[in-house]
Amino acid sequence: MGTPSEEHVLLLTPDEARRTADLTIRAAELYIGDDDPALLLDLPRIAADLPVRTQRFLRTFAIDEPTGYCVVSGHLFDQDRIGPTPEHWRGRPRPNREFPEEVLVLLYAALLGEPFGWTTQQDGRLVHDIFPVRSHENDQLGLGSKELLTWHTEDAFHPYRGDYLVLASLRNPDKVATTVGSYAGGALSDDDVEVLFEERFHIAPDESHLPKNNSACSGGDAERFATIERLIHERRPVAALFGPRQEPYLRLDPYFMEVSEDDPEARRALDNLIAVVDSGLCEVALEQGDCLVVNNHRVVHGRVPFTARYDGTDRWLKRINVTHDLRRSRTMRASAGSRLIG
Ligand SMILES: O=C(O)CCC(=O)C(=O)O
Ligand SMILES: [Fe+2]
Repeated sequence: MGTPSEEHVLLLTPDEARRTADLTIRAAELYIGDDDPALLLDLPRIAADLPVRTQRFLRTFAIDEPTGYCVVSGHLFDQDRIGPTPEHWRGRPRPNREFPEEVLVLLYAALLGEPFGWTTQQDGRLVHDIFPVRSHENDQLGLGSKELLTWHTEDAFHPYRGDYLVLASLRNPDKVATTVGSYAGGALSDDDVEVLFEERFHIAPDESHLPKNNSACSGGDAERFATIERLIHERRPVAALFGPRQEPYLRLDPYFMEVSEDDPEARRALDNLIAVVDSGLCEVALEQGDCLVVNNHRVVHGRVPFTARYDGTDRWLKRINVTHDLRRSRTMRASAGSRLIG
């Protein structure tokens, strides 16, 4: 890990780590994959068998917001079992060899809220793979590597973006850092804050939601991406800050944000906010078995550039989105029980 302070980190004791690993391996034997409805139904019941310290740490993180991110460190698993880092997320078997680690992120998600996914991301998979993919080397995507992945609120463009993001590190041999940034109230003028609370900012969908980054299009796909298309065309302005004035929540993705040319005041306020976040950006290099949990309103995150290996030993993370309230997105999900938005 990089340099997060103690209140951000829960280091599992050897006993807690062993119990957690046993629990995930046993659960993985009972279900057929990360999107097995029976597994999703049972998550809270299984999570009740996680160590009490883990349960309290993550529940406190979610409810009291003591910090904008935290790390549960020390998950144990067999590198030989999970095998080499794959070349692509597409066409992977279900369940896969690292299903216990997918169960782990789902259990942590269940302590924070409800896991969900996007029909428009990684072909609607619930737990995402994050590793370098050669054809995306230069892209602003989790699958990129050569370019800095500019810090962002996850899915900032979307009204139903997640409340949390869980990133579990399966391996990270070169200690490639995830970046985390925040805005502590008081660093900006009252005038800037006022402007940033107003709906004067456009945020375009990031490329992971576009058809070109999902599997080949078929007839039904037009519908799958229609909502994203609509959000692009409507270009409805949104606020960059919201919630409590003294400690505002963030909705930011500078790479995909635009301010209209005749609104220099909004441009200046946004630039000032970006500079403040930049100045406090910290690096968290996740080690194997570290699980980073991001409060998607309190902090932004990104990733430093790195040189991919493409030899099966590359950095490999598992990612899941979590919401406090599935019902809010009901009109964009096929059924009440569906976990996929879009
Ligand atoms: O690779 C990372 O550390 C973070 C990538 C990212 O932004 C994401 O997965 O949402
Ligand atoms: Fe992200």
